[in-house]
Parts: sequence; structure tokens; C-alpha cells
Amino acid sequence: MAVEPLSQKDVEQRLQELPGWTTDGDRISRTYSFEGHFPAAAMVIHIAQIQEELGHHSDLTLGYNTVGLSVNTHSVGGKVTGLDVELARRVEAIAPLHGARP
Ligand SMILES: C[C@H](O)[C@H](O)[C@H]1CNC2=NC(N)=NC(=O)C2=N1
Repeated sequence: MAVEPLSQKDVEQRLQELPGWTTDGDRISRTYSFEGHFPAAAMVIHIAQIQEELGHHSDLTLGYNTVGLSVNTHSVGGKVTGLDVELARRVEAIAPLHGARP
């Protein structure tokens, strides 16, 4: 099935179910924070595993106790699609397992 860019309204609607995620119109992003560096690093590895499963990859950054994701779909020219939202949902589901602060 072809991947289509979502309208800005659709993106905003879908983000209502993903608290903490924001959009600038061309991407969706979130930063998570943790008790320290190691849990943040473990979260990065877990996200990498999910991204490989989905075949869809965010710009993923590791700080001292933070993990940042920013993602759009390159194959449609850098717009937000359902693949980006699916990745965000998958990441949200594992965040509590790593002790991410709400
Ligand atoms: C062949 C491979 O699945 C594609 O190049 C994937 C890889 N990961 C990707 N990630 C993102 N964010 N957008 C893409 O279009 C994309 N394409």
C-alpha cells in the first residue's frame, strides 16, 4: 500500500493520543528523560530494534539522561505519514519499561 503524507489536521488529531509528541508540520518529535545515562542508553537500543523491525528510522539522539526522537518519512519528501505515527506509538509503549519520566 502506498504511503501518503497526512494532512496537518490528521497529524494533530493523531498526536492527541500521543502526549508529549509535537509537530512543526514536517515532522513529529519527542524528548524523554530518565533517572540517569544508562536507562537512556538502553532505551536507544530498544528504539533501534523497533526501527529495524518497522524499517523506519528516526533521528535519534542520546544525551546524559535524555533521548530525543524526530521523524518524518523520507520517501514522501520529508512529510509525516502513518509510519511516523506507528513508530511513535511503539516507542510510547516501551518508554515506561525504561523508567521514562511521564
Ligand atoms: C529501504 C528502506 O526500508 C527505506 O530506505 C526506509 C528506511 N528508513 C526510513 N526511515 C524514514 N524515516 N523514512 C523513510 O522513508 C525510510 N525508508
